[in-house]
Amino acid sequence: MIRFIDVYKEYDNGTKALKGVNMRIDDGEFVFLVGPSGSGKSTIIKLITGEIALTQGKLMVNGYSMSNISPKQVPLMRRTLGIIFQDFRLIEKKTVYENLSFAMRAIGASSRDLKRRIPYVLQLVGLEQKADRYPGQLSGGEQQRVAIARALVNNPNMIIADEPTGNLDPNRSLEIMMLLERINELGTTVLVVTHEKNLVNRFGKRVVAIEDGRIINDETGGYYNGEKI
Ligand SMILES: Nc1ncnc2c1ncn2[C@@H]1O[C@H](COP(=O)(O)OP(=O)(O)OP(=O)(O)O)[C@@H](O)[C@H]1O
Repeated sequence: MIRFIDVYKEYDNGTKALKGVNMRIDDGEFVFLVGPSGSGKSTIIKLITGEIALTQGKLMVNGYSMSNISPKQVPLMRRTLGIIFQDFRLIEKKTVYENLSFAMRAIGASSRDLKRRIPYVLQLVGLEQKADRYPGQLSGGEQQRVAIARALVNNPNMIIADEPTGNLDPNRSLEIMMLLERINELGTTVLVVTHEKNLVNRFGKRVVAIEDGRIINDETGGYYNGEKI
């Protein structure tokens, strides 16, 4: 569960990026976070992942209080999150299978765990036939599916996708969003930052809209730049 309670973020140069954000995302939800460039979306994501610290307020991330989390606890908190970026961020010199095994080894998984989990997630994202390919031998949509598999492989509580379809054409974008929807249906909480109005409006999910550091709308089945926002 994610809970922002009156969160303010001011960067070192004085930019007030968040001005009193209140938001709660319960386990099992699917949420789109939308808003214009510079409105504070990445700031929200970076606060959740612990990349930056908040200035004022309270933020709970899957049971961890981000205002007084100890350095030792940060890796444990991060394990509850799977993160996906616009530019995939795969290791080019490793195969699909190796990208996933590397992520699992990093948290101390055994060979037995790898053999059980990796085929399952590859099948979930529809890439079981491409385990031995290198990222450069895959299409953009396939690379993003590898990134999703990697985010899922350690069984996080929540997937955070920051503009996951920004580098993809509309059909591939729809496939990726449908895959995230399926992953959500299997029980993982999903938070998607996106500019893709057509996709957001097509899915009828909860839409949190942010503008100038404040949440201006939050409703299920909300529209992005439609009549409701
Ligand atoms: N490291 C930083 N130092 C100073 N100001 C920053 C920093 N990062 C972001 N900002 C500012 O904070 C505000 C919110 O930025 P943020 O990156 O959260 O927006 P965003 O909604 O993610 O935008 P985009 O859609 O363009 O990625 C902007 O005014 C931005 O210029």
